[in-house]
Amino acid sequence: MHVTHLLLEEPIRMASILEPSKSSFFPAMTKIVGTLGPKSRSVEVISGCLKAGMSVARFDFSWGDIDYHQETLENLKTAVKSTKKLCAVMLDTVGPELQVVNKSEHSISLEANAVVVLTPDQDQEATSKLLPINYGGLSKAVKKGDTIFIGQYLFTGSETTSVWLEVDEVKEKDVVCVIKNSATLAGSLFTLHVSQIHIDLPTLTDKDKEVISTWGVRNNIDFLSLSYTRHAEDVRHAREYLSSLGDLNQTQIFAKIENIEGLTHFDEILQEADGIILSRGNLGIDLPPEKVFLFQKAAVYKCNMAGKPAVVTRVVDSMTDNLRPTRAEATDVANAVLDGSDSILLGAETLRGLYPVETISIVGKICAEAEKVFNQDLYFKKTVKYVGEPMTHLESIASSAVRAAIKVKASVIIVFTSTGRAARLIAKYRPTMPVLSVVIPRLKTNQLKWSFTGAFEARQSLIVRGLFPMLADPRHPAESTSATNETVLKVALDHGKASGVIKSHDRVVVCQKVGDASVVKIIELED
Ligand SMILES: Nc1ncnc2c1ncn2[C@@H]1O[C@H](COP(=O)(O)OP(=O)(O)OP(=O)(O)O)[C@@H](O)[C@H]1O
Ligand SMILES: CC(=O)C(=O)O
Ligand SMILES: [K+]
Ligand SMILES: [Mg+2]
Repeated sequence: MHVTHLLLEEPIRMASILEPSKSSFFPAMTKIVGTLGPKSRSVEVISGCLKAGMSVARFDFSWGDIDYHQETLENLKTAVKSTKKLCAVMLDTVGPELQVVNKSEHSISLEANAVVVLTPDQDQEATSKLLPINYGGLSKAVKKGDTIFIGQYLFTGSETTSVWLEVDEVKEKDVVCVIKNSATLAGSLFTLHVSQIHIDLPTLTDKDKEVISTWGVRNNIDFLSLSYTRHAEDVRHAREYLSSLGDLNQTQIFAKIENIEGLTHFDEILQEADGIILSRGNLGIDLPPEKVFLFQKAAVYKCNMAGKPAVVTRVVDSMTDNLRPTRAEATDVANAVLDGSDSILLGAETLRGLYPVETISIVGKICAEAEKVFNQDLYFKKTVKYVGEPMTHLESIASSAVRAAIKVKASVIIVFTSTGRAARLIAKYRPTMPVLSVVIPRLKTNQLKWSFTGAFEARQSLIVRGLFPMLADPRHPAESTSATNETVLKVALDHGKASGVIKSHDRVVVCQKVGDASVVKIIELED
């Protein structure tokens, strides 16, 4: 049975803070996206990540080739089978990312006050005096006095492996810079960030298209994470491209907001995208530090009201090398949940960190604690008011289901869905209990062969706060007759019981179609 907790706004007894939290089947309602890489690609570690609560695996093509990521993905599939934990796949594009080209991968020492030249001539060797980069347009984009930041991929800004440069002079295609701090660039991938300039490169590059049309198609990717989305047009263009690739017309696009250009066009991007990734790594460098939290609150709120998932990145950088987050990081994770985020995306922590499984587990625990004091009541009222009247039928059913579930203290909401729309709408009202979304497969044809829909829809709910999908047996007819409804409901209830979220005598709210009418019903279980 669902326990009521005090809200943050109510007086909390200090002693209650120390009470240990009951463990539950679901580590948290907030989802965790883990970036898989060198330290997280064995079947064993991936299985640990899944058990700790990772429900989306991110494959970042900023580094590594198709074969490397395929090998990791095969291991993920093995781990999914053996742990029986579902996991969605996210392909992250390179986009207009500026990188230092260091073919020999030697470490490079840079001395404060010395001069270093950035050159687009990629045949040159990287040295402490000359750094080849992958972009020919830098000299046109910068001017004297501009700041350039270089760091190991997914830098924090405080490592001794990252460096600030100041542009001193532009010499034809080269950019001459003064080094502001001593640093040693060690590692295989260095990215470059120039504050607040326009990079004249397409958002979906030719390399990205190649990766999507091969690796993406082969693996039926659930999500495309569109790096450096700057305009709604970028999303439309990516959507057109995906649509030309058969089943990938079902892939959802998550626009990554990583710079001020993306922030400026946020509203129009949100309209086109299926979800948003608040890429705080890059954006945190583009924005003045005192503005970062404001962007987060405003962007997450807009996503919530649109009923589209908001994913927050770069939360526990220090766990890349440590078993415990800093207090600032721990508080930051909780605040992301209180702000309304759906998912937390881990980058360096799982990719090259020493403790990928522990990181997922700790982040999940922090999320779960924050969820308990999330002011659902206030959130619900704000959302209803924002949506206004008249509501669509489905939205009114969805919000009523959430309200009923809270009023009767239901342990779960079970929602039948084919397109996933009904499940997403319920999640939009942020119920305090898990939502089992029972995806009913539908038979479809492309005039060559028949197949079932449903797998994409089920996996795509793995990034939405509170949604836990299960795929119904395709042998059940998709028509919502009362007989099929009853059989499918029984399977869902058994699944809930087996996983421990539903117990005898619990109340359960069910949202389904009976004939043509959508209904919300409350059932009370016996044994
Ligand atoms: N196979 C099903 N059996 C019973 N109820 C269903 C089924 N599929 C969806 N529903 C219910 O129908 C309503 C619409 O849900 P949703 O939009 O997710 O599914 P849909 O059936 O694909 O949509 P549409 O009504 O546009 O065809 C919701 O109340 C949902 O719970
Ligand atoms: C994850 C990422 O790309 C960022 O935070 O910038
Ligand atoms: K990337
Ligand atoms: Mg980034």
